[in-house]
Amino acid sequence: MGDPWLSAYDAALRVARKAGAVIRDAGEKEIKVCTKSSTVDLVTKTDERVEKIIIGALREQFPDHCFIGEESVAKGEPCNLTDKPTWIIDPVDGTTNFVHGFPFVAVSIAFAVNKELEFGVVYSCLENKMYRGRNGKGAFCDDEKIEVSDVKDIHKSIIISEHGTDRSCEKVEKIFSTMKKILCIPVHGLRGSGTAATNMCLVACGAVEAFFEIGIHCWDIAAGAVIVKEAGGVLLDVNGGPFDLMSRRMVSANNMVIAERIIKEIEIFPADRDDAPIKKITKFCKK
Ligand SMILES: O=P(O)(O)OC(CO)CO
Ligand SMILES: [Mg+2]
Repeated sequence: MGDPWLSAYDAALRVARKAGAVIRDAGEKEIKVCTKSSTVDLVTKTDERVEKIIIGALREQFPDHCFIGEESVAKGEPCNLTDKPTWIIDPVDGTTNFVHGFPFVAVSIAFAVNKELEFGVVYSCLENKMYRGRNGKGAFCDDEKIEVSDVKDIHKSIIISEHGTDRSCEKVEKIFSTMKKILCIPVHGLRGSGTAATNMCLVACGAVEAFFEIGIHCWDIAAGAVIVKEAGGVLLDVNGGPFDLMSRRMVSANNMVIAERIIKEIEIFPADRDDAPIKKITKFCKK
């Protein structure tokens, strides 16, 4: 059998570029901001519009496929990964960056069959960089093949983590305690681009050694997971077990040595799974 998902992959690249152009254009206008799960979990009309554009285009071409999209799930649609061909979409990864004009915003589109990720596309639309990876076929940024860094000494690493949108003090304390322990190893530096999808691409192209986070969602990391793996990297749970896309916990790293060293320092806190029973999120918009 030829290449069963090539047309889907081509469609993902096309629609990611189109979505990125819409985001760039919208960023030049006044942005109306609403909030979702917390007062720092931002959403704009652009997030919703871009998701409609992406899902609309893909559904027209692939009417039998399933879709998990950040904004559709926020409106109460299910977030269950089944064996059916399923698209996992974050229309604007880095909405806070988008709102503030901080220059890292990505369109993230992944595709899974039988619960296995087949490909991932991350379009860092303000930088105009197209990251992509296909199962067994390598990872690329634009036309260049990318590979993770070969650093094994944690003291020579840069590590990324983020703060998330749940600001309960207990969680923030654990996040900062983990960051402090990692800084004090010491590592060369801690960074964060404000988009999980871009952070994973930074691991994939060797700019940093690892990115970990608790509280991210499947749409933030699904495409990046394929890209990291195809660039030679590893994906694990924050407890060192196997990576679980729906668990909202992830360590992505250039190799097991770095991943396991980081895992030693991570203070784990609970996060509801993405496939837990549906909780409709109430959107708040200032009048
Ligand atoms: O901007 P978004 O899609 O909410 O995603 C954030 C994670 O919460 C950055 O990855
Ligand atoms: Mg996101």
